[in-house]
Amino acid sequence: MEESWRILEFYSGIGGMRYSLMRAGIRGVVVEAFDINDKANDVYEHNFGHRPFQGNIQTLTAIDLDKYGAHAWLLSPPCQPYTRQGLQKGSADARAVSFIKILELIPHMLHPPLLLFMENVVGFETSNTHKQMIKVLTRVGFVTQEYILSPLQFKVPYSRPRYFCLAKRKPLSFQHPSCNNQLLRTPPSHLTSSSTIPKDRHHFSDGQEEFGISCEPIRNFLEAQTSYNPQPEYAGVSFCLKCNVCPANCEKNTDDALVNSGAPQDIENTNIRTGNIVEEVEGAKEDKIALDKYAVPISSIERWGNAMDIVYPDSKRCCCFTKSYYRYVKGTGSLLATSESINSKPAKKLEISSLKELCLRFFTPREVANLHSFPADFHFPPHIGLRQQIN
Ligand SMILES: C[S@@+](CC[C@H](N)C(=O)[O-])C[C@H]1O[C@@H](n2cnc3c(N)ncnc32)[C@H](O)[C@@H]1O
Repeated sequence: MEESWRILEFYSGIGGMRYSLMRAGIRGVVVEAFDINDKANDVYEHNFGHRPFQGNIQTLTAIDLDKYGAHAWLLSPPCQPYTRQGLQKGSADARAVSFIKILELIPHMLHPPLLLFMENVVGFETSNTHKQMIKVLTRVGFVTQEYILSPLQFKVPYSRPRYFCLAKRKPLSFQHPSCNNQLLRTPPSHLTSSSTIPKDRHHFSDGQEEFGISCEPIRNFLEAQTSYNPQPEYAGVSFCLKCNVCPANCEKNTDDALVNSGAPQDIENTNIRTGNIVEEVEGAKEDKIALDKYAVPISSIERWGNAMDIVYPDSKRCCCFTKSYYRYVKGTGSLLATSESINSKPAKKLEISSLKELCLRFFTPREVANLHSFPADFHFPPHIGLRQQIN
């Protein structure tokens, strides 16, 4: 029998990288995961039955890592140093230090990894940390292939472009060496040969994802029946009411939006439209009530109306969810129209009174997880609250 890859998962969070590994059908075993955050580790343990090593990755030594005899490393270091909303301090940001430190251990290891897979936000590729990463990897004999890809290119109606770096240590090589040392914006060819992704529809350039890509509708990612029942033929696209086109600038928060959203302080157990505490009920009514809990407050609609990004069950795209989702409505992620009274994107901006009739709600954590392609058997443990789930 062929040997399984032994894998280390750095910055394991709630296990997204491990799920990707499983989805990719890689024969590998995660021999250890590392994360400093106890709540993230609770979620990871709940789903995988193994608690990651809880500590600062920066304190690991080459001797520590050699003990695992790992062939491959998965890394998703903190994104804040490189995000558009952040100060973009890159490697000057303390949160960037552990990543470079861990790469710098490689030449000191007796059993250095053969493969690396790293993920980060768009913006990383122009950072100092990226420069340092490439320098270290080249020095220790790795070849790299880099990508900026979005779920939209894989038929998932979610606009969330991300940077990915694949690295192999020589004498290993990539199947297509012509892509070495390049930043590509199309999926690797073995994925694009799939009949599910039209060849002319997956290109992504200059940060603008192509419209009209053949994504599945958002409705396929919703967890319960909404009262909105779309026509099967309807093929609307989501839109940003702020600029009417862009998915990207909806990710921008303004301080104003954060301060004035009008959302209540705590929606863990509160109907955020009425402010009433939601009672637990059994049976059929449960879904309805559970979804009521996610209703967008009328005060937020009145305050932020056309600045909210509204999507419909048949929309083919929605905006990236940020950790301020559920607290603020502007620039934190898309809101779902669940009313039966409108089933297509209106030609012009809606009046506040019409917006109120859309029965807007937030996406539930399960739906957010679905859009991130987490599997159906992924769950949060009961003590992890709504805000921690979106974090
Ligand atoms: C971008 S998130 C990782 C997301 C992850 N792929 C997932 O699916 O949840 C970064 C993670 O790194 C962890 N982290 C940040 N700095 C760390 C450090 N110095 N040592 C250990 N963990 C760290 C954070 O707690 C966070 O869970």
